[in-house]
Amino acid sequence: MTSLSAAFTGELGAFRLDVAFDAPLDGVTALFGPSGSGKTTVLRAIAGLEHLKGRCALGRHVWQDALHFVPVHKRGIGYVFQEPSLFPHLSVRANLLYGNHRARGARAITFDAVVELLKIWKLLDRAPERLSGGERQRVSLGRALLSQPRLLLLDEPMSALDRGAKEEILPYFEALHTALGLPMILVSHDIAEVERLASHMLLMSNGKITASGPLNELLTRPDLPFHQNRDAAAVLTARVVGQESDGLAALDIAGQRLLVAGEAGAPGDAVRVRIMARDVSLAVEPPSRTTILNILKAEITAIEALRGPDAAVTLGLGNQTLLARITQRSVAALDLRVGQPVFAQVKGVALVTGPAQ
Ligand SMILES: Nc1ncnc2c1ncn2[C@@H]1O[C@H](COP(=O)(O)OP(=O)(O)OP(=O)(O)O)[C@@H](O)[C@H]1O
Repeated sequence: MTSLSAAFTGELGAFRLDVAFDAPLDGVTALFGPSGSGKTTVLRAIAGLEHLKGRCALGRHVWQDALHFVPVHKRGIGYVFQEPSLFPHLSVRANLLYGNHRARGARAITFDAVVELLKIWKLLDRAPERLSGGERQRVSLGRALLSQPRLLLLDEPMSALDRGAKEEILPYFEALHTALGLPMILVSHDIAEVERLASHMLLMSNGKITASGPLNELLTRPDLPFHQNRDAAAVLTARVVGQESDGLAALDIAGQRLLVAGEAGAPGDAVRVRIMARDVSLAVEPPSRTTILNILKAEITAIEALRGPDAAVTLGLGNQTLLARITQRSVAALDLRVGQPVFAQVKGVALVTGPAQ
């Protein structure tokens, strides 16, 4: 598998950046961290908009090393910014065509495919000022796609949108990777957004990358802060078994059955599900006569007492990890210990990346 391999060092005013990373290109990589940690600077350095010391290569394409610095327009990068940047005097169609470069090799992204994917056919003759914020961002994304990028850089593309517009546009971002197989780097400081879109994460703090790895590994790692959050969640991979007649889809996760509302796709498809820690409770014996549909056999791999009455419990499920948020009182009452087999009762589960639309 090719990857984006980069290392940059430099000073911007009083800020010092020093990063080195490899991001796999078979999915969405999130660059996550607090405001001012250097996420945008890394993205700009990847694009060649910022010339820092270091190296950067996308697979066999070397964009920067000690001898070379490929200019931004020759890197084959699509960039979507926080604020949509459309030409105000051009229609949506003309804006889209403006970025429409000739396809590189066989992997063409056609005008029709973009219009269909982003559902913007009704908007084609409008002026950008007559679009909503979410629509404008969809068109910006379409324009970036039509430049036939090798890599798509998304810099907080949803942060300027209100909650409703964000919910409206998220599925388009979710469909992107599945539909086009385009590698993407997403800058975000919204972990829920990262959980829905990313499969890999680079964690940034004070100009440094403090952790990197598959998304769920980082979300559930006991030495990182995510598993302690009130909204902590695990994002696991499952396979579609089939669609049931009552609107539930049956999935297989580590050899066990998981039911989820909605249409998951064709049998055999890999899907991702998000399970919030507070939706998981534990039992030491198989629960009977319960309304909970999903009960998974798991093993406790870590228990951490949190501030307040709760405990964060990490559970092994095959080679995947699930989180549970229970009270310390229950840990004591059931005498829960690391290594113990338990039954995880999953009250809520959501598909996070559906099949291509
Ligand atoms: N050209 C510049 N000159 C001086 N300082 C800069 C310059 N560009 C960025 N910085 C500083 O570098 C730091 C990192 O900025 P950057 O925009 O990369 O962070 P970020 O993680 O993307 O933040 P946010 O989430 O707020 O966008 C900030 O302290 C910023 O003020």
